[in-house]
Amino acid sequence: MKLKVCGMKSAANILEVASLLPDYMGFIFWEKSPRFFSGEIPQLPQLVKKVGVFVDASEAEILEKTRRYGLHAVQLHGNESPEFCSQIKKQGLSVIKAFSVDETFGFGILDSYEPYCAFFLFDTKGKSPGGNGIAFDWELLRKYGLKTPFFISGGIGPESAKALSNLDLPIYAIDINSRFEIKPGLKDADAIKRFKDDLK
Ligand SMILES: O=C(O)c1ccccc1N[C@@H]1O[C@H](COP(=O)(O)O)[C@@H](O)[C@H]1O
Repeated sequence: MKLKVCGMKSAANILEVASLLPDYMGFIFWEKSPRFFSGEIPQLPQLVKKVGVFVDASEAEILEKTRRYGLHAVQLHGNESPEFCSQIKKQGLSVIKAFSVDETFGFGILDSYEPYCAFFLFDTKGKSPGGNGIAFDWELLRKYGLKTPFFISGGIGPESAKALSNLDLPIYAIDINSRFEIKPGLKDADAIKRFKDDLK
């Protein structure tokens, strides 16, 4: 399973976490987040892909941030439509479309997104569009029947590695964020290292 560490902020912490070689590192470009990123991203190891996280941002903003930061993929974490995802894909970008899941989530909505998304990401439905720190019932993902690979996120913590490894679901990647923080945006590299080792 691949690993994404999201919500990075300071250069020193970015480099510390990048040295663990997560597959993806996420930078949040939503101003209301305590993890809002506005600095410079230091040079990362080539194996670590940079993901920009956006919430109902304009196409122009997504393109500007993609070019400025050399993003490898964009995670659309708001109410972006399939048409919007299509526009972003046409610009040559890899789209990770996030969906907020609870027991009422209708997986049928994904059909219209599938042609335009490289990945889906399933997060917990909560007060904020993301970063709520609460897990959803992963058993709900048994209703997922499409081919697009997916990330699982939402309240994944240090204790979740064993359960996720034993889950008989085709998870492409695990996305960790607020449950691995010393304070918003500052990640606990030791806890991430232990989690990464436990996932194997
Ligand atoms: O972390 C945030 O502040 C955030 C804000 C707006 C959109 C997405 C955000 N983070 C993403 O939320 C999920 C779940 O995070 P958590 O583990 O529950 O803290 C994760 O994919 C982050 O990329």
